[in-house]
Amino acid sequence: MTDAPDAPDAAAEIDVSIPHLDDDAREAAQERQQHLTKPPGSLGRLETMAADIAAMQATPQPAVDPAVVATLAADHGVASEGVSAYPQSVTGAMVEAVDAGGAAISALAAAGDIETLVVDMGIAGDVPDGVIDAHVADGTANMADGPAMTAAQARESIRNGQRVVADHAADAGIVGLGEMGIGNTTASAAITALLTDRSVAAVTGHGTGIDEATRQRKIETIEHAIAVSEPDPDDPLDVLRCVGGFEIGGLVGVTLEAASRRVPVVVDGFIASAAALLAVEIEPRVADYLLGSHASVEPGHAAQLDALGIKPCFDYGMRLGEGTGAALAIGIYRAACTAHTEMATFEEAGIKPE
Ligand SMILES: O=C(O)c1ccc[n+]([C@@H]2O[C@H](COP(=O)([O-])O)[C@@H](O)[C@H]2O)c1
Ligand SMILES: Cc1cc2nc[nH]c2cc1C
Repeated sequence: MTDAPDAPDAAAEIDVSIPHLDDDAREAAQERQQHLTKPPGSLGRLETMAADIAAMQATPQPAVDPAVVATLAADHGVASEGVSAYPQSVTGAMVEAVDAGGAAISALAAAGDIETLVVDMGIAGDVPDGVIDAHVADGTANMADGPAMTAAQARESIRNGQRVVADHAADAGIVGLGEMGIGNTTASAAITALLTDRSVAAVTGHGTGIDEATRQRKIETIEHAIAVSEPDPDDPLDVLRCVGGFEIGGLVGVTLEAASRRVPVVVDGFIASAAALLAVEIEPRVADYLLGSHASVEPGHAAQLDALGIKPCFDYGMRLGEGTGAALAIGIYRAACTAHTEMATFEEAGIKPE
């Protein structure tokens, strides 16, 4: 097979096989819940979460540990269009902060007993030693001038993300999607408009904190980029090639690989959800392994979650990325599994409910 840069092949090129959910494990989990020391259904969504994870993991005793959040970072050529409140150099600087343990995700992961993986998918500049190398190139090309990457790079980014899970999170009980990349809400809005059939304006927000005039320029930049490259909305690899990012492709790979290993995937905010949309386009069964975290401030997030068929656990007005929403949500999923496995049954507690 040749790597024709301008004509990516069908999504079938990505090697992935997703197991069916285990309905027997779900039923066994639901049966156990009927016997736990509580009125049936009284733990609400916590009960659904535990049963869902049981079906994903194919066990009536679901567990999230060891829990991992993977924060994938890359630079974006479109940052030169002035679409972010921050310069491109902040991507690399924040990766150093994550590596040094001083970022928000470092603190929230530590608070939640979660392992963090920091991954270079395409940072332009020096990268500290502790960062996992999955580098595709020194940032994408500016999507306003033409495709953000070649078809070969789109595939490479996905494969590198798959490898991150295979090499560093093969034993994970749950994986959270995190990212860092100045300009990546522009890429994510473009992907979201194409995959959810919404207008660019409807799914383009303020990202790191741009003003309304800059948001209008961001909208025009995305519309121009789509007109220039004409991505095929039915071909996720072509969408990634034309308007994506290397960390977004990497998160597609993380999602596909985790799901193929029956590892539940906790989606984070706007960028992680754009990656999840692409992963589901590549292999629809991936949707079975997705779990919600928070509701991002970004206006396109609701449309993404709707298309993915997942509900957020909470709405705290967050818009940071890094996997911070996923890290908080993992605590909820852990609590759901712990209640499910650790609570006594009525029989064990010597209580006769009837
Ligand atoms: O996760 C979100 O919903 C989210 C919303 C807005 C911004 N971000 C983060 O901010 C950066 C992208 O914002 P921008 O304005 O540079 O496109 C990137 O590093 C993301 O992690 C993340
Ligand atoms: C400081 C900073 C931290 C971030 N973390 C994720 N995206 C970010 C963007 C900025 C600007």
